[in-house]
Parts: sequence; C-alpha cells; structure tokens
Amino acid sequence: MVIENLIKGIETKKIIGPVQNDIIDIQIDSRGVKKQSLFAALRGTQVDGHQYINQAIKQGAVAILCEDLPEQKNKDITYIQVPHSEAALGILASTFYDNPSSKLKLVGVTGTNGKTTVATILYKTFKKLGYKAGLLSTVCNYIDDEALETTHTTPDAVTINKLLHDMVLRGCDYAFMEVSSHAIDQKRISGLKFAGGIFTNLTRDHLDYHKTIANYIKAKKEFFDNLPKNAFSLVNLDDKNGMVMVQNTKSAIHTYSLRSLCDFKARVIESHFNGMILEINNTDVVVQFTGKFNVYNLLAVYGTACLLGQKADEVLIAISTLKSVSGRFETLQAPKGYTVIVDYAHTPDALTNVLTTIHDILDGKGKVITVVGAGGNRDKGKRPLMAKESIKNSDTVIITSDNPRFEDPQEIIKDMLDGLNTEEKQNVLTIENRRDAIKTACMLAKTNDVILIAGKGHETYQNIQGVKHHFDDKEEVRNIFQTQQI
Ligand SMILES: CC(=O)N[C@H]1[C@@H](OP(=O)(O)OP(=O)(O)OC[C@H]2O[C@@H](n3ccc(=O)[nH]c3=O)[C@H](O)[C@@H]2O)O[C@H](CO)[C@@H](O)[C@@H]1O[C@H](C)C(=O)N[C@@H](C)C(=O)N[C@H](CCC(=O)O)C(=O)O
Ligand SMILES: Nc1ncnc2c1ncn2[C@@H]1O[C@H](COP(=O)(O)OP(=O)(O)OP(=O)(O)O)[C@@H](O)[C@H]1O
Ligand SMILES: N[C@H](CCC[C@H](N)C(=O)O)C(=O)O
Ligand SMILES: [Mg+2]
Repeated sequence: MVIENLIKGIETKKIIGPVQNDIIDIQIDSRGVKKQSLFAALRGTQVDGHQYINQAIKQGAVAILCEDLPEQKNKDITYIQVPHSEAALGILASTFYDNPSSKLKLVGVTGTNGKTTVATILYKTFKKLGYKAGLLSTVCNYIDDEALETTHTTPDAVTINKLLHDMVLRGCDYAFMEVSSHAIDQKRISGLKFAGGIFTNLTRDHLDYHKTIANYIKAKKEFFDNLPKNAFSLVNLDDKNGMVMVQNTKSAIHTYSLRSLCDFKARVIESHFNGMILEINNTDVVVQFTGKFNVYNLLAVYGTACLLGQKADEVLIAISTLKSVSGRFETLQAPKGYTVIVDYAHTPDALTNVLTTIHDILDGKGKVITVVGAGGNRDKGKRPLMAKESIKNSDTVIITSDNPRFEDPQEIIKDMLDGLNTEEKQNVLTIENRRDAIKTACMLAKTNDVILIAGKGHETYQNIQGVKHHFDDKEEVRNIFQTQQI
C-alpha cells in the first residue's frame, strides 16, 4: 500500500521523506522487519522501540512510525511522526488490512474473569446457528474452522487486523474477541470498529501492571467509552462496576443479572457437576456448564446473540448443546470414585467462585482438596489472597508452582503462605513440584471427594526461567487414573 494512502486516517505531527513509496508489511519488532516494511517504534514497558529505528532501516524498512524523530535521517525513508505511536498503529493496521472490523460484526469481551468462556461460547453458538465466525482468545484463535495457536489474550494491533482480515477473506460474518486490560491500555484495539462490547466482572488482578484498582477500572472503562453510537454494550448488573463501565459510553446500554430488573435474566433451577437446569428470560434450558459464574457467562452469550438479531429460542437450543471450554471447570471422574476439576481460576475471586460451586453441589458429602499455585512475574498482591480463599473453602490445600517464570518458586509459595494464620497452615501442604502435588492430592482423595486443580486450565506448559516445559494438568490426572484402576 502506498504510504500516502496508509496515513490518511491518522493524526500526524510531521511527515519527512517520500510518501509515494509502497509498503508491504507492518512490524512492531525490528527483528521481524523485512524489505519494504513499515516499522512502528513503540515506547514499550521494557525498552523503547525508538532505539531500534536504525536496525529496522538496515533490515529494509522504508517507513518509520514514531513519536520522536531520529536526529540522523535517511533521505529514502519516510518518517511519520505522530503524538502516540500505539494509537496510530491501530488505525494504520486497520487501513492496511482494508478495515476488516467494519466488514464483520465484531464483539469484544472484557472483565477480570470469564472473557475466554464468553467469547468461546459465543463463537461456538454462532457456528451452531450456521454462521461462519472467528475467535481471538487466550486458548486458541479460530478463522472459522481453522485453529491457530495464540500467544496473548488480545494480540497486538497488527496481528488482530491480520487475523480479522483472514476471517473476512474466509467469509466470516462474526468475530468474537477477548479484550484484556493490557490491550486497552496499550491501544492494541485502537481503530477497531466494534458492533458490541461485553463486561463480565471486575475483581483484583494485574496490579503489577496497572498499580491501582482505579487504573485497572479506568482501563476497562476506556473500551466502553470508545464504543460508537450504533454499537451495544452489555454489562453485568450484579457487578458493582457494571454501570460504572458504561457511564460515558455512546453505545446502547443493555444489562444482565441474576438479581435485579434487567434485559436478560436467569435463575438456577438445578445444579450438578456435569450441568444445570436454568430459566433464562422465562424459558427453561438444560446446559452442560456448572457454576453460578457460568450462569453469568451464558447470560452474556444469550444477551449478545439476541442483540445481534438472533432468535432467542434458537440461541437457547444452540447453547444447550455446548460443552465446557477447555480447562474451565472440566470434570474428570476417577476410577476410585472421587472427582477432579481442572479450572483456570488464577485470581482470588475465581477461586472463591469455583470452590463455592463445588460446595453447593457436594453438599457436605465429601471433602475438598485444592491444588493451587500463583504465577511468577505477575501481581504479587494476589498471592496471599489466593491462598486465603483456597483454605477458607477447602479441607486441604496443596500449594505448588504455576509458571514461576523468572522468580524462585519457593519465594512465590512463601508469599502465598504469608496470607495464612497458624491454624489455617495446619491444613496446608507445600509441594513445589506440580506433578507431585497432583499425585499427592489423588492419593489423599477418597470416594465422593473433589480435587480442584486450579490456575493452569488449558495450559500445556510450565514456564520456568522463560522456557516452556510440557505440562498438562489433565494429562497428569489421566495418567494417575491409569495407575489407580480398580
Ligand atoms: C507487559 C506487556 O504487556 N508487554 C507487551 C508489550 O510489550 P512491551 O511494551 O513490554 O515491549 P518491550 O519489550 O518494552 O519493547 C518495546 C518495543 O520495542 C520492540 N523491540 C524490542 C526489542 C528489539 O530488539 N527490537 C524491537 O523492535 C518491541 O517489539 C516493542 O514493540 O507489547 C507487546 C506487543 O503488543 C506484547 O507482546 C507484550 O506482551 C508481553 C509478552 C506479555 O507477557 N504481556 C502480558 C502481560 C499480556 O499482555 N497479557 C494480556 C492478558 C492478561 C490477562 O490474562 O488478562 C494479554 O492480552 O495477553
Ligand atoms: N463470569 C465469571 N465470574 C467469575 N469467575 C469466572 C467467570 N467465568 C469464569 N470464571 C473463573 O475464572 C477462570 C478463568 O475464566 P476465563 O478463562 O473464561 O477468564 P478470562 O477472563 O479469559 O481470563 P484471562 O484474563 O486469563 O484471559 C475460570 O476457570 C473460572 O474459574
Ligand atoms: N493470562 C493470565 C493468567 C495466567 C494464569 C496462570 N497460569 C499464571 O501463569 O499466572 C496472566 O498471564 O496473568
Ligand atoms: Mg482469557
């Protein structure tokens, strides 16, 4: 695309150099720059991308998007100076890929917990309803039926637009994506045209990055602030920040709730480990999901599908055929008669929700053993709270490792233990090796007991010192079941 056309939609401070050059690629990392790339210099959280401008030019970049112009300029290169590189990049990427988000109905899901679940069920529901659809999520990206590996909950602006463009080429009508607070803050979604936005809930997480809850709320709210007038926003009325999110939105506001007057409401009629009977807007439906938190997730899906013009009855039929999302309250039945639940709960609130659900169903007929760790190089403040919530709702807790990354696993375990008093510690074991921790839980469990293995869900690795070693909670459990056959 000719640079002159590419930059039409962005606010520029200065343009130096030829604007008739063609660029064939946009790169945010100098290491990926090829001949005729445009290199976007981003400020970054670790290093300043402006440092790599010369490196990018050496590798063949013909255009540079930047906030500060380098002192020494190359006359063959086009320098596009903008007030904010990240915000401009989103618009450039949209233009470069021919505005894919305006050619399909794009819905974004934000909130601390439930984004993957809601986005994935939406994708599956619309596939069931006969549409071609795409998905951008923590677990997997989909271009209609084609599954692609994912590295982020919300990728960078160039990747998002490339994937949406592929969806358009593949004839997709709908796209569903998770919108993380990091992505909003870093303007990864700048320039996207959303048909709707969903808010699930807001509890403590990612304070390593946002520093304060107020900043975290502000980041989430920015998504709704920027939704256009013809979009809808769908918020969880039972979350105290639900209405805060839409205070300044231009979009049409809709609500869902289990407690208050709203547009989309539900009630739990019956609940088991393998599913529930619900009443959604006065219609009974059997679903293969468990837990009150999943009632919220299903309501968000139902509301969104209705707001996108689907028939309510058909949506409920589609939802009733769907199974739990990988690593989200996945139930495995042991030959010895106990139940294992593998779940991605990695915040204090998610742990409380999952454990409350387990107790509601167990109804005192068995014991609960929780295996849990906390991630390294992530919000430290949530560690003691995760331990506290776990022990409050379990008979035994085994504290272990979960992606220590560049931290010492024993230090992370220590941070978790710091949340417990002497009495609570009596029912806690610490086993750093996650495989041994799971084995121990399976040895301790008796008929009717429930083991919750929390924090990794779908993940198939343990990240130690930046190296991902294969590790899969579900695989570990199945191997143990083999040895426990009766
Ligand atoms: C902390 C964080 O969010 N970092 C993200 C951010 O990178 P950064 O700002 O830290 O990048 P940097 O290392 O400072 O480099 C600055 C710039 O220089 C460039 N560079 C760097 C080195 C070089 O040799 N050449 C070069 O050009 C980099 O490509 C970058 O453009 O922007 C990058 C591009 O979009 C992201 O890949 C990167 O995600 C890192 C890998 C990450 O782990 N992010 C996590 C925390 C994250 O984003 N998580 C959320 C989900 C959280 C949740 O579960 O809710 C997500 O959306 O995935
Ligand atoms: N609506 C909800 N409310 C509270 N907790 C939930 C909800 N939905 C799911 N959870 C819990 O949170 C965990 C993570 O769910 P999910 O992966 O859908 O969230 P996410 O927002 O995508 O997380 P991430 O920020 O890591 O992408 C689940 O395994 C479950 O324990
Ligand atoms: N996507 C989230 C969840 C990670 C879950 C847990 N397994 C961990 O590694 O902390 C994050 O990056 O904070
Ligand atoms: Mg997710």
